[in-house]
Amino acid sequence: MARVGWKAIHRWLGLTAGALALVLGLTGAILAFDPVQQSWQAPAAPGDLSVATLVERVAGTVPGIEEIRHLPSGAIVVFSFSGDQAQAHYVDPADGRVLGAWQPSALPRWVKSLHRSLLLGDAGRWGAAGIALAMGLICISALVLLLRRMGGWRRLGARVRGSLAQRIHVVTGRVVLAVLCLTSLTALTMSASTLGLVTLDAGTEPDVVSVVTGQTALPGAQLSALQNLAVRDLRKLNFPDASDPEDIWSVATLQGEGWVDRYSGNMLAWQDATFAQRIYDWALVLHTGESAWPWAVVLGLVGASVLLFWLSGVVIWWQVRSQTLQITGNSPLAQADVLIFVASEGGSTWGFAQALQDALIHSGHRVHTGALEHFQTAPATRQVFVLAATYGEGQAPAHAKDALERIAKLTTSAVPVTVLGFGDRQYPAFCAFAEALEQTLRARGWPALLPLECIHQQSSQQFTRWGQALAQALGEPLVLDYVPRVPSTTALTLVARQGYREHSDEPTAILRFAWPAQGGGARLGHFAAGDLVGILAPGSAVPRYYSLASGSQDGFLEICVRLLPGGLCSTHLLGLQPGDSIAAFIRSNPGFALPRTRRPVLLIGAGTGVAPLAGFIRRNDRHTPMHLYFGGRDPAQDFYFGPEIQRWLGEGRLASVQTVFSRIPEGGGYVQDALRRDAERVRALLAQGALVRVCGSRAMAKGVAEALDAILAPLHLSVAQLKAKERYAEDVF
Ligand SMILES: Cc1cc2nc3c(=O)[nH]c(=O)nc-3n(C[C@H](O)[C@H](O)[C@H](O)COP(=O)(O)O)c2cc1C
Repeated sequence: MARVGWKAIHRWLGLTAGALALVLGLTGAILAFDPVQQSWQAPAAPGDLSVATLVERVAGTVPGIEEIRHLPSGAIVVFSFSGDQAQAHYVDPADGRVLGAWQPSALPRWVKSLHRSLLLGDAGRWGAAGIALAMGLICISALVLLLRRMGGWRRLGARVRGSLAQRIHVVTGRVVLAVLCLTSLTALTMSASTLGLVTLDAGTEPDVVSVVTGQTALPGAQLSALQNLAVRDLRKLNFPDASDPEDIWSVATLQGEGWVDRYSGNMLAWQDATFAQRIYDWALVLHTGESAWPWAVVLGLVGASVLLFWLSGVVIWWQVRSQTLQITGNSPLAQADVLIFVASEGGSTWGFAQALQDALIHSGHRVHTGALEHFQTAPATRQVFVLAATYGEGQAPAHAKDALERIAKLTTSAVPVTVLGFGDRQYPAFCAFAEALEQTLRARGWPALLPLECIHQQSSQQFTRWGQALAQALGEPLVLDYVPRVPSTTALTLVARQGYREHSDEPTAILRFAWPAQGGGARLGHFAAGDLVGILAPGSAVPRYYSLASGSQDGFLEICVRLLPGGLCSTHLLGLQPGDSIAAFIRSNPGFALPRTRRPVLLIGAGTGVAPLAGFIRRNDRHTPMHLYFGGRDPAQDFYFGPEIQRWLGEGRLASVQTVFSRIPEGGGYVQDALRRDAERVRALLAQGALVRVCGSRAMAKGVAEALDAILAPLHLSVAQLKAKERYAEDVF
């Protein structure tokens, strides 16, 4: 199974059989109306009522009764003959009163036929059974993939990340997967009987007749066999034919079938329900919800959810497909001097591999790129690169899950293998799979051209810097040109600009852009403080990302930009004057967003990193206790949002602020120093369940994590644990 892959099973069965399962799901949802409607139409009989009493009551109100049926909904239906006219009526079990005509279903027959046999008769029944089997496999593979994606049973309830389609697919899956599995299983059970693979009854009926003794036949109410039988167990009761003296009463119950003498009232014969019949009965109830309308409602909703599954599944498949580049310029593995192996779930790492391959080919190499599970070297191989993304709780992408084990078993060669990790620092196990690869390769004695480097959030800048180190190590003029796929952009106009340190070598500004008019706002979509705005400088295809200090609710888009010497985008942004515009798009940053909370919030930021934190405070209309630690260099130069912070304190949006400035005497040092000084207070906040958001440089985030680890130690907690509980998130640059 590992070779074929659960993912491939899920994907291909989902796309093909899933489309047909959609028909069964939707017709199933329609059929679920029946039990609901039936339960409205007639009252359920009290379970402890004896069948004899029921017979007595209905015999008084309905002439010519042939059969009494106790429906799964609990209602009683009486079949009778009036003249030569067959009739069926609901009756009230309390007094035998006729309530109205009975109809087996209010729905057109073809809906049931479509559900059971796709309108194709016997062949269709096999088809429907095949779809149920495929659905079962889809459900099992879904469970395996869900566990893999979430990182095990314990994390099954954790927040789902990924694109909107992925979130819909996974969240709906978590809710309805168990019911869908059950529905497929019960469908298969029922198909086994309809297709004749299993027989339900005991075979032949006993050949029994009433023994004519000259006595008059007993009325049903006096038959001891019926007096001892409760309606709760009854399925149906057939009356003897008045014109045939030898005819008998026959009764079907949940436990079996019996035949009763019409003169003595004795049970002439009894057959227990077979095991297969009992299983079938359970399957029927669970599959149709016939005897419990609330369950029918659940089944109906789950049936309809198949549509959501299938559509989101198709979108995910399409997204991955369009992201997974067909590698161009690939040489055969045996002839290539450079091999690139890729481990990717979402497909973006293949784009980086293509950029590396293009640069190496440009530099005169023959390059082969393939999936990591095919890792190997050939006599011609001179360099190997492994580009690996991390998923779940630090795991490999699905296709490469056995790759590590495989690599550990290979014979080591002298060819250098360099690992480049792709991950996201918001996950506790940042680039853990790439680290595991690096460790295994080094432990096995493979040399490396460069030490492990981990790319955060698919940063093309970081990739380019790694390319420069690679060029140096190879001694070749290599230029990595990774162009990410960029969504369509919207023009945003600058409306206000507040400059800081204008005459230093690192001028900074808070830039406020107007909410775009005429539909641009809709195209930009909803965003919140902490999300990212991608900005394309004129002439560049590579966006730069800035954390947003405002949300769409604020009606403007605000960022804080520091000049990066030689930086194309920051130079462009700092040169803007009110009225100028930029090309921008939004990239959500769900791991960093602040959920609505009543818990205290600890906001820690340094330099321009205060921007998203300012956005959180600005929106804090509910006065959640937010405590800000801000670190700058000099209050006269870089206390960004200083006046606003004072105002927010006054308005109660901010509960407290501690500032430190590293470049003035008695300034207090760095934020981590302030945290250490306030250890008692910070520990108390964390003990109360505070959420933590850290934004600033990588070095600052590291220093803060170390300080907090020491503060948390007496609580037997760590930053890693808070990250795993989604209480701690970093936005670093
Ligand atoms: C569901 C999910 C789980 C992830 N888990 C991790 C993780 O545990 N550690 C990590 O560093 N990155 C994690 N990431 C981030 C990805 O590794 C990162 O976005 C990578 O660049 C994706 O590359 P790909 O598109 O080639 O799969 C996760 C991403 C998603 C969508």
